[in-house]
Amino acid sequence: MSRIELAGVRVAVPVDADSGPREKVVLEGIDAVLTERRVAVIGANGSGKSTLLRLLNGLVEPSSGAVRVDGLDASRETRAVRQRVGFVFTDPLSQLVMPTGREDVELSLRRRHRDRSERAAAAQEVLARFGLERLADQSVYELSGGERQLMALAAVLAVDPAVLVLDEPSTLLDLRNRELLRRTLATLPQQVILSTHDLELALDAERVLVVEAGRIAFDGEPTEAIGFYRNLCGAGSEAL
Ligand SMILES: Nc1ncnc2c1ncn2[C@@H]1O[C@H](COP(=O)(O)OP(=O)(O)OP(=O)(O)O)[C@@H](O)[C@H]1O
Repeated sequence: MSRIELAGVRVAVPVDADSGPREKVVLEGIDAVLTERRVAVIGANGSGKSTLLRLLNGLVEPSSGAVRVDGLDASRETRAVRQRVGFVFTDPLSQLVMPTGREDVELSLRRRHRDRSERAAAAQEVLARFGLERLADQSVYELSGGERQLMALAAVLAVDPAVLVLDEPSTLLDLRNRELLRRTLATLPQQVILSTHDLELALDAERVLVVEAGRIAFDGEPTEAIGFYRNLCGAGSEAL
């Protein structure tokens, strides 16, 4: 597994304000070393989960502190870090830039396979692995939200990153596709770090971070983390 280290991380963003503070603190005091195979990040809307994940491949830079992936600085050695860390966005249309899923998977593979026919064969193999061949030549705009999300996941996995970061991957999925996603994640050899409001998905993790108001409020075993989060939300700790 990779060693992902967040050391003294603070993220503050400028805000337009004539009076009052000119920056908003999104994350503060983030210290964690992630080496587990499955890590989930849970927390309320706006608590800072997406920002935390975006730090991991340099999509967001810390205002202070550092993020390192296997010793590589995510802000300064972004290219090398992005080769290790694949990122799947919540909204697949932020990611799928080509007209069809097949072209998108081929685009992901352009560095790995310079030869066109080799690239096409590799793309076909990836699409088949995810049961997406049937949808591969349709416009991405004609796919359902869930189908698009699976296509975006396939396009990222095509290049076999060591670490897969997923920002709320099950949001658009129906029950069947959510189960397909859970099974897919369970069998992937990659280290997986995901944010989710789906507490069942969080239960599959080995370690769960609960983010509250920009800080890691709890870090530990899934059942305890979910109990902590439920108490935080005032929901008690009844069954899921
Ligand atoms: N670039 C930015 N400029 C201004 N505010 C930002 C920026 N990035 C994040 N924020 C704010 O920081 C807070 C945390 O955002 P983030 O998207 O990380 O939350 P989240 O926990 O992923 O939320 P959700 O569960 O709703 O997706 C929010 O209040 C958000 O509006």
